[in-house]
Amino acid sequence: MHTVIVYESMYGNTREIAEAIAEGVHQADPSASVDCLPLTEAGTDVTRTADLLVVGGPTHMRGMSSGLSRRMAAAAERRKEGHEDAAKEAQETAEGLGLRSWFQDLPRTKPGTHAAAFDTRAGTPHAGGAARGIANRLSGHSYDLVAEPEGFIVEDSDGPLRTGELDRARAWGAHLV
Ligand SMILES: Cc1cc2nc3c(=O)[nH]c(=O)nc-3n(C[C@H](O)[C@H](O)[C@H](O)COP(=O)(O)O)c2cc1C
Repeated sequence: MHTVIVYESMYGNTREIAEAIAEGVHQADPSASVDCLPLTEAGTDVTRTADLLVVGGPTHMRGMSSGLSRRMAAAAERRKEGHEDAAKEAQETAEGLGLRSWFQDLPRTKPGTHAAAFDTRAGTPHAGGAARGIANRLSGHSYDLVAEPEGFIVEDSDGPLRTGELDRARAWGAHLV
């Protein structure tokens, strides 16, 4: 059983959730191999050997990020004092590919490959989520969704995650396998 987790993250919160999901998968199936990769390092060929593909990203403007929203996120970080390192990381992510482009390059999968989608989000009423759009794209590439799209809550745009969300992500990961 090989699991590949691919995530996009401007400020590190989605990365933390992705890593917790990886831990959950590993706890549920210690013999499983798990790769947890940022989008910037995950060519779409990493998915070819996956029995389970998990994809996640931050919610921007009620859905998946765009080039514009990533530039806005990087600019917001630059305006904060003492956030120079985080601003540099956000700028690099903003200049790279987003999930929308990554999905355009993703080949259709072989029948029976499992998948799941998640996002991080503010969690306020009507704030939307990216996970539904990610799930739709996975289905469009012939993946079999094994869970409802899931959102994990941040306290503020650049975090931190709400208390308990890492435990919830571990449990969610464990139930995917
Ligand atoms: C430009 C921008 C737009 C955002 N729009 C939304 C939104 O519509 N709904 C929401 O719940 N959160 C929104 N957020 C908050 C993000 O979801 C939050 O920054 C993200 O979960 C943090 O994940 P990351 O640290 O992995 O980037 C937005 C953040 C940015 C920077």
